[in-house]
Amino acid sequence: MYKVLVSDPISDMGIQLLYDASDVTVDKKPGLSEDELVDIIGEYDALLVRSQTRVTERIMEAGKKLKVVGRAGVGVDNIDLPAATKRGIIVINAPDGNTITTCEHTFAMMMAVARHIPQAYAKTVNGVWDRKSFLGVELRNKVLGVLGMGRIGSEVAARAKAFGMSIHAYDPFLTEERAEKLGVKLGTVNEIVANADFITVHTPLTPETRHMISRPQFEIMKKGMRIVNCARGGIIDELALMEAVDQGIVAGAAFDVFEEEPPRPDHPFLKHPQIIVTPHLGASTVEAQENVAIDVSEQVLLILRGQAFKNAVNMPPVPADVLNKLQPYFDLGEKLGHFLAQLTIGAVREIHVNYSGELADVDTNPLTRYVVRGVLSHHLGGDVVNVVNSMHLAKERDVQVVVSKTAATKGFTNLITLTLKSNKEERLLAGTLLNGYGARFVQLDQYPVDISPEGNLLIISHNDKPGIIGRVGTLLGSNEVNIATMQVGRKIVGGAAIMVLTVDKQPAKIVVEELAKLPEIITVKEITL
Ligand SMILES: NC(=O)C1=CN([C@@H]2O[C@H](COP(=O)(O)OP(=O)(O)OC[C@H]3O[C@@H](n4cnc5c(N)ncnc54)[C@H](O)[C@@H]3O)[C@@H](O)[C@H]2O)C=CC1
Ligand SMILES: O=C(O)CCC(=O)C(=O)O
Repeated sequence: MYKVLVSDPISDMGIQLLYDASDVTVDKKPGLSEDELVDIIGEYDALLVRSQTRVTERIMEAGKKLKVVGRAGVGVDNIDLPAATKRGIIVINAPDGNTITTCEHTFAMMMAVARHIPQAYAKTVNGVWDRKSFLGVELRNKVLGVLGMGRIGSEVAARAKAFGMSIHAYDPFLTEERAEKLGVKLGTVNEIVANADFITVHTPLTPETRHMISRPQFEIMKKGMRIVNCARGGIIDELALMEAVDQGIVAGAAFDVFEEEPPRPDHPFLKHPQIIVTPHLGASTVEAQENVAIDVSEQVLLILRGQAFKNAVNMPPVPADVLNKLQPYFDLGEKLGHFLAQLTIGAVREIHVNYSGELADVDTNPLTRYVVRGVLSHHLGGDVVNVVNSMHLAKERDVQVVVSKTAATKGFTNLITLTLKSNKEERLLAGTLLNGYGARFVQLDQYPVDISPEGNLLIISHNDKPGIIGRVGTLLGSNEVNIATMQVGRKIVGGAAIMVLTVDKQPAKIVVEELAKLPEIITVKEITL
């Protein structure tokens, strides 16, 4: 039974999927302190948060069973990603579910700041009928500067066009062609801030975007411009903004997010008549909260059940078409690694993976993570190594991972060839997916084989001499070990040979030792997949 802790207010409708799952129990405990979370997190397999819970290294350290942290929303700046990656904890978010909602909030803020709606409301409900103080401006024919043209920025730009605004935009990934398609004018940050009547920011908070709008930018702005931040506190320098408002450069500002949340009661924004604020409400609609909770619950379930998932933040994203092509190979890749690591003597120093046939043209990085996971999990443990941290753990241990691709497939439509180089030896194992038959290992070192990669296997290297098969069969049989399949491979008659047995149960250690003592047998290795 998997245990999921929900530590922020997350839509019940959205996490219904988790309540309904027979292999999951859900505890809702919003508002816990870091210490309280550290005390209880040890019993949970998954943690679901919004933006309030700060998922710190201490919490992850205490979360010995924690496999996944799910963020019901976009920004993961409340989660210590390097700490998660180091521990193999998958961090996922729900990037699509709140896009429209946050875009609409941005628009609401832009219109509210253009027409002084909160200030006018406050006076009116207090009995003051003041029609002089609140002269607004139209959006039509104004220049809107959009910094960050991802999901939300692009939606804001589309709506602003309908309002008759002209959009000037900057995003490091925005090409001339896409800008043209979206009907926006591409510019640098400084060009945009110098020309805009309104500016809205929609980037993540990164070292590069922190204070991307600060004193130098305010100094070149048009007098009387208006500015909106519904992305992350700190993208706009709050102190520099206050100065710009007081100097009359900024006529109005609308902030949903703050450098420190919640802001202190004496934060200057909270009292300023030209600044309107909301308490990080960008994503707060029924629809968005349901969407993100559903998205994140679906992914958490897949991860807990060991199935393929998307939206991992601490792994490179995999496009759906690539994922569809690779997914069938994940198990084969991991088993190749797990098998060969068990067979290889000594400390593995290099992992070489060659992809050929239909795999040669695909981005195989996600698959390599599975192969490396298979190799490392033999020594480090399957619960320690996962596809999030496998490459990180290999690097940390100075294990080199080398990937190559070739067209030649030795007659198979696809082939993964894994070579492990240790300080003692070099071993090779190749596997394929056979249409209709599933995964097969087809080459072990220099020997062609046909091994179904599952169960208990005995790999016996021996000299190709008459009577060996009989002696092995007799010894195993007399010890109640039933042989399910047996294969023998050799390169030349009378030379070195290999025998691969699938047995119904693991033989006792003593039986393996007896096998190794039989004449002409060189080594016996047990492998479990
Ligand atoms: N107020 C709220 O409740 C919410 C806030 N957000 C925040 O809104 C922001 C945008 O979210 P999405 O559009 O979903 O993310 P996104 O990832 O789709 O878009 C972000 C864009 O920013 C661009 N970018 C990165 N560095 C930049 C730079 N130096 N200059 C210009 N552009 C840069 C990226 O290339 C990307 O296209 C995020 O910070 C997110 O956390 C999102 C949802 C709700
Ligand atoms: O969960 C929330 O309400 C905050 C949403 C947010 O800031 C995000 O998704 O990045």
